[in-house]
Amino acid sequence: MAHQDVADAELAALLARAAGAELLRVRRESGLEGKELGNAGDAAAQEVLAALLAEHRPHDAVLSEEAKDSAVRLSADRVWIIDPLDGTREFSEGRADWAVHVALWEKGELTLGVVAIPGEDLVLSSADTPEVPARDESAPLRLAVSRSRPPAVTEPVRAALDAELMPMGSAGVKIAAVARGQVDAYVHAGGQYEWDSAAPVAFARAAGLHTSRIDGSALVYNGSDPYLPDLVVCRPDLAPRILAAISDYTDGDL
Ligand SMILES: Nc1ncnc2c1ncn2[C@@H]1O[C@H](COP(=O)(O)O)[C@@H](OP(=O)(O)O)[C@H]1O
Ligand SMILES: [Mg+2]
Repeated sequence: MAHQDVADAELAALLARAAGAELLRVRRESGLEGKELGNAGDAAAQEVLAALLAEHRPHDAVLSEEAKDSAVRLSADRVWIIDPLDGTREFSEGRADWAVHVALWEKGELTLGVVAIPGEDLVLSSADTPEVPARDESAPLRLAVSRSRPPAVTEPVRAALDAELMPMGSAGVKIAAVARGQVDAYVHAGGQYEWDSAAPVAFARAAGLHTSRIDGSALVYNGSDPYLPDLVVCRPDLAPRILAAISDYTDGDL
């Protein structure tokens, strides 16, 4: 069967769903625990995604957390940026806050992003974004933050917004939480890679959210070094306050 007739958005959702199902199966059936379970999940999800991409899009380049990088992607027009298991720690702890990320970058821009949250039986796509729910103005603002390694910049942003902290695993789950109206912002600094944010950022942008580096500059993908250490994703009206709080904290020294 020729597969080029499967549209990119349909394919990305199929990939994320398939990897998610495989991850749930590994967790149910492998008998592994802890780090071994996380490693088995990373490998199994990578295998599913790599096989489906090779079958359906053999001419596209791929940047994955779980595969050796290749300079081929730097001259390619189309690059799939994937994180087979974002939130490996939470996956291995039996929690639901982990995700599968599938993004497509074309000629300089993210054009598609799918985030599956298999523990909630959820697949979110930039090709089909529901409206961000309205905020309850009487409730405090909520700031999503890493459960395991919250960056130092969290506290000044929390203070500036007088926000509640909402610790959770996975960059994808945190960014999706902003789009789902579960939190109002996610701020991260100090280390991350393109695959941690590409798919959820594409989804967040399609939902009309603010996405940027913590100095307010654009998040750029398919760079020669995939290190992309910080980001802000928030309701657009909050962006000026959040970026000002970060700038005060860093004293413009990033
Ligand atoms: N300081 C750091 N350096 C490198 N990667 C980081 C990082 N902080 C968070 N990450 C990555 O960002 C993702 C979300 O982290 P967290 O849940 O702590 O917010 C995780 O991806 P993986 O699970 O794909 O490795 C984690 O490894
Ligand atoms: Mg990740």
